[in-house]
Amino acid sequence: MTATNTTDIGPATGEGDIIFELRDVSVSFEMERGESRVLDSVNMDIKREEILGVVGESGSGKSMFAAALLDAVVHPGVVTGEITYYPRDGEPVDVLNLRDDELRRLRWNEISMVFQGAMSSFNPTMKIKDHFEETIHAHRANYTERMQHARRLLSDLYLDPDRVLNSYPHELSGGMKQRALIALSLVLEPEVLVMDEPTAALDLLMQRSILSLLADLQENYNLTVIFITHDLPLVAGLADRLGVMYAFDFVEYGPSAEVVEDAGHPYTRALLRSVPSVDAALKEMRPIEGEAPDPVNVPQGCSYHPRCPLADRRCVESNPPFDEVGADHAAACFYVEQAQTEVPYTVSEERLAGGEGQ
Ligand SMILES: Nc1ncnc2c1ncn2[C@@H]1O[C@H](COP(=O)(O)OP(=O)(O)OP(=O)(O)O)[C@@H](O)[C@H]1O
Repeated sequence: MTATNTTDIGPATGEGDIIFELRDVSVSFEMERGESRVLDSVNMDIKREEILGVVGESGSGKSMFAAALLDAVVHPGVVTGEITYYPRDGEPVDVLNLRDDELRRLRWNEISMVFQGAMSSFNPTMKIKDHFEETIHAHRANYTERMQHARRLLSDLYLDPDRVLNSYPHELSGGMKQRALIALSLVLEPEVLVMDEPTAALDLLMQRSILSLLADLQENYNLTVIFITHDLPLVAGLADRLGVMYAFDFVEYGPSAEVVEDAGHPYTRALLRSVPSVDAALKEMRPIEGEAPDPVNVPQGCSYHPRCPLADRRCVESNPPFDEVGADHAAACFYVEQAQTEVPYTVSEERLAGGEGQ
């Protein structure tokens, strides 16, 4: 297990308004093979009204991070640490110590989630309208007001409200269903929208158009968006900031364009080099060698050291703290400058443009 990384990740003190504060947040499962720590002492501040992209390879802990935010980790997973949610008005909320009814209220009303594979979560025997009604009733919200809002959201998402509300899920295309689901998740006007791989099942064009609609929604409704994906280039054009996860913790964060242009962690650089892009030569692409760590057996020291071209004895022995790469940009590596000069990758315009204009 890696040593606890106590360096905070987030904006410099006093800058921006924090909506979520995570301190030493871990998730563990007791397995026959031993304790499986699938989120490992995460420290993170999320800014109000930002779009935060959380990226990393499959199995790096992204979904656990999302689930932990709402204390929604599946049984028998245990979440520890401190998660504080700061509503726009009112007292800070200690998320991990809420009663069930308080937690239910927080979900949907304040923080809404669209999970992986959520499109199939529409009940096939219910019209889309019934799903909205069910949610509105379950939260005892004003029916007329909320349905008006639902129609507004559906129009914002370029859907015909009458047609969609009166359809069964199977009567809608994948892209329409996904947009209807986003509208449903926003019907109670939450402050925060957490999306875990929401577009993975859609084709590239549809993914990009949904991302651009999300950007509009964020602006129109002053949302804080946490967008989780393994597809770094996809989210880079949408997100204000990126947080890169490796082995169940963040290893780099910073403004999106800066992370993509000038990544400070060898893992982020490898990740950038491993993804396809339209105008980067195919021969420049390299899969990341080695295997992602097993949560029961995370390497000592820097968890990336077995795969890192720069690793030396120091990296094997101790866990590097965050080192500043730029303003509000840091990487947990002893050798940031060396990584920037010796671990190559090319950044194409396409990557930087991300979802824009596609
Ligand atoms: N119910 C569970 N019990 C035990 N371990 C689990 C459980 N669910 C997930 N894990 C483990 O937690 C680790 C992190 O998984 P997580 O789903 O957060 O990764 P991810 O980065 O979201 O990956 P992906 O992009 O593939 O969804 C993985 O090693 C996974 O095997």
